[in-house]
Amino acid sequence: MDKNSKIYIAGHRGMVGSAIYRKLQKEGYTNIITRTSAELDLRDQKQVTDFFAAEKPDYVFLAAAKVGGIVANNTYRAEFLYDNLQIQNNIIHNAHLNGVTKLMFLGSSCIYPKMAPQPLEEDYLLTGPLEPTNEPYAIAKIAGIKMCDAYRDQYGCNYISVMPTNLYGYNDNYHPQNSHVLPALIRRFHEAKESGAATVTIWGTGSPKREFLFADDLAEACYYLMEHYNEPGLVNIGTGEDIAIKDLAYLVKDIVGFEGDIDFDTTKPDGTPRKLMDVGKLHGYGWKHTIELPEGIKLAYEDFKSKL
Ligand SMILES: NC(=O)C1=CN([C@@H]2O[C@H](COP(=O)(O)OP(=O)(O)OC[C@H]3O[C@@H](n4cnc5c(N)ncnc54)[C@H](OP(=O)(O)O)[C@@H]3O)[C@@H](O)[C@H]2O)C=CC1
Ligand SMILES: C[C@H]1O[C@H](OP(=O)(O)OP(=O)(O)OC[C@H]2O[C@@H](n3cnc4c(=O)[nH]c(N)nc43)[C@H](O)[C@@H]2O)[C@@H](O)[C@@H](O)C1=O
Repeated sequence: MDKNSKIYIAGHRGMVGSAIYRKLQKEGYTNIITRTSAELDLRDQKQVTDFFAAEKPDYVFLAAAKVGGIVANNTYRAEFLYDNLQIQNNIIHNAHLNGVTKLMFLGSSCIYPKMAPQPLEEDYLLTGPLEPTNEPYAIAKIAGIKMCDAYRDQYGCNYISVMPTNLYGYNDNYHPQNSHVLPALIRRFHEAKESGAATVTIWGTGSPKREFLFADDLAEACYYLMEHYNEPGLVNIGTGEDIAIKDLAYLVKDIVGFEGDIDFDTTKPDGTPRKLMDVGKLHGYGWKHTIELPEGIKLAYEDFKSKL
């Protein structure tokens, strides 16, 4: 990418899109284009067709999506499938029609089979059944990977797919029901500390393991791969380290400074037992994360408090 290349960040107000925006600004890119969902509904084929024909971006980061935690995925199953297919179909197809030089599609670690061997290697895709709570979202993301590859095969488009692990960071979604686990725990422990509550309740058994990457690290990886990676298929982005949800809860409790007890609501789903990324391919390309989990949680907690 040249410093004056026209770069469209789809989803620039989201946690990931805003981190990519900050990274590009820091690197000196001057021609970044953005639209909010109110200005451009990416599910709408005509709006997206008109936008690409008018703007003709050189590069696209596709970080717009319907996103949420385990309960949101399981509750809004129709929207997680429909919105995500519409958004990515419209963007990828119109990128092709308008000669976009390179596009990055963001998937998720939930594309891998529920019981896949650990750590998750890229070639485990489509080797077994998916986790039911997020199957609609995962099916959309798998379609996105295949769409990038199909446009590469048939038309020679340089569209790449990256699969981030679970993310957290600045501009995260702190909705009590619909968010992912880390922002949910930050909020719940903070509110319990403020109110003097005796107990905080964690969803599920606490035994599932998850891997967490700070969104600014993800943005660094996306930028690095946009510059250096030009292959079909997918590349995992993660830290290569995971933690049990129970241990994560104790870590957040300590960072927030809540002094009460923790209990577990086992009526809530656990989801996939474990999804640890194999990051050998990413490291082989020369990129490694820098922000470790305790430091990242402290940064996210400060961001959360600054927006109260
Ligand atoms: N968060 C996570 O843990 C993970 C996220 N990912 C992937 O990273 C990407 C970004 O996720 P994240 O930043 O967390 O999500 P956010 O929910 O923070 O942001 C999503 C963005 O998408 C935009 N968007 C949603 N629907 C539409 C629409 N119909 N039209 C236009 N824009 C729309 C929103 O725009 P607006 O603000 O203008 O409404 C929003 O800024 C997604 O592809 C997600 O699947 C992958 C792995 C883990
Ligand atoms: C990124 C990823 O995000 C989603 O999958 P997930 O990894 O299961 O994400 P999660 O963050 O919501 O939960 C992680 C674990 O944590 C437990 N948990 C405890 N207490 C809370 C809690 O309070 N909130 C939430 N959300 N989870 C909690 C929860 O029960 C689960 O065992 C996908 O749908 C899919 O969209 C996707 O790609």
